[in-house]
Amino acid sequence: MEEVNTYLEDLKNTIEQRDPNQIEFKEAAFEVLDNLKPVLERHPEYIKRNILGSLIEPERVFQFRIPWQADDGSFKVNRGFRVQYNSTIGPYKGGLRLHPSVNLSIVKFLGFEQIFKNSLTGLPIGGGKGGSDFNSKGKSDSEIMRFCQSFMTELQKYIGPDLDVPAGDIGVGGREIGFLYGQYKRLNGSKPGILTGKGLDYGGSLARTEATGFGLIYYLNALLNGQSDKLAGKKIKISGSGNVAIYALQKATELGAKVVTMSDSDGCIFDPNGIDLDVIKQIKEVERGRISEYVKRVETATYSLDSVWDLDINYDIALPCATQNEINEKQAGLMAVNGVKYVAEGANMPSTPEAITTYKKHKIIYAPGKAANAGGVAVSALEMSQNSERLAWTFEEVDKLLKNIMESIYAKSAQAAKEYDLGDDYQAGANIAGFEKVARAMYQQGLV
Ligand SMILES: NC(=O)C1=CN([C@@H]2O[C@H](COP(=O)(O)OP(=O)(O)OC[C@H]3O[C@@H](n4cnc5c(N)ncnc54)[C@H](OP(=O)(O)O)[C@@H]3O)[C@@H](O)[C@H]2O)C=CC1
Ligand SMILES: O=C(O)CCC(=O)C(=O)O
Repeated sequence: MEEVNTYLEDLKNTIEQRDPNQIEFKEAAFEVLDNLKPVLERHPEYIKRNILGSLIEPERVFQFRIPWQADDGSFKVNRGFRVQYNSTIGPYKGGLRLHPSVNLSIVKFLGFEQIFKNSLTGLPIGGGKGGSDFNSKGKSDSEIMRFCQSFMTELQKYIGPDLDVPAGDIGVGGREIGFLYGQYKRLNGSKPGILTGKGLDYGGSLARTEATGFGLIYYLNALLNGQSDKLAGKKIKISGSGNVAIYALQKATELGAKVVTMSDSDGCIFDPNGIDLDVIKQIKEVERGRISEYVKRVETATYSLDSVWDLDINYDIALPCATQNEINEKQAGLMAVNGVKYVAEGANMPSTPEAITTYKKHKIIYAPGKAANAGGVAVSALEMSQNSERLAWTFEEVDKLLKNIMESIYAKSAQAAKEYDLGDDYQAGANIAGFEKVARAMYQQGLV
């Protein structure tokens, strides 16, 4: 017991000394370290072999410059990253994020979380992540293309179908993946397995676009069943209005729930009748417009500049689907007052540590992103399988596998929580279940 505490404190001190300013990475790493205490008590061999010392340090980090030219002829330079975090159970796998906030801390936190998420899917994929501080807002398609071409000109040196397979994340959807793939192909020839989230005409998988949002709702459904509860009739708040949020809205609505909010980085909408999926898809996917447009088209809706999490209305389920640390302690407290019973994260690490403590204090059941949003990467791994066998599976086949994977992630997290006597702590359950597979594999592979 004392040995475990000392080991964990030493690891935290190492992180503090090496990366004192990496706020997001420290948040992600400390959460996992705290949750793994009971596992280390049962497995002193992991301490002896210093498995966690290896796990917290990325295997490899690339940082590079991305020069590109704007439409007005000016020359721009952005910063690019790829963190190859852990390849113990398979090639590095994880998205690319384009957002002005991207820095090494954010890419490392995302890559670290990806190790456990990818392990939970049960598929042979390791953890990685990348991105750039490029701001897509207001850029023309030609500017996006030139940026993506320059990004891939450097990134292609480090990736490969059996080495590292990037995909989308914030700011990277079908358009960007197309430009990235096109540039990869010009430099290296056709190799569909190099990226996932590709268009259906050149090696993409059906259901990848829907996968993270649908998967979130499949996980939520399994969680509710486990509580002898059901989704039909529930009132839901969603934040964000991007890929994850839109397909969570679609599946939740199909299963009889009512989603009453969505947002973007400018503000949020509240529609007591339930958000209209077709209107949202038209604004966000076709026009690439702002969420405020919605109230011009739907009479019952209102728009405000607040965060979704500050709207004081009664509801049952919170699905944060925008970005990290979007819910603070006060907003989590408001959830308790508003009668929320469940929080399931579509985004990566959207709840601050204080918010999570508040959920637990008020017995709000909490499903962490690394379990609840694993559907996207799971279908990415299925896209890799289809590329390898030169086949394209039907939507129904992929969707069925996705549902099974999400139900198994819930079951594994619940089983780990039960095994370690942690009640409904699905956060610790997910961290433990994700870790155990990677730790066993690292142990078997010797000094890593
Ligand atoms: N796409 C995927 O397959 C997966 C994504 N995720 C996670 O889900 C989350 C959303 O990703 P995704 O839907 O793909 O991204 P998108 O770029 O499609 O959408 C992001 C949405 O979140 C909003 N948003 C982003 N950053 C901020 C911010 N700093 N403050 C307020 N709103 C913000 C955006 O608003 P605006 O347009 O104004 O910027 C937009 O509505 C991220 O945490 C991502 O890591 C997790 C697993 C897989
Ligand atoms: O599909 C993928 O490879 C990655 C998805 C992703 O970035 C994530 O799970 O956060």
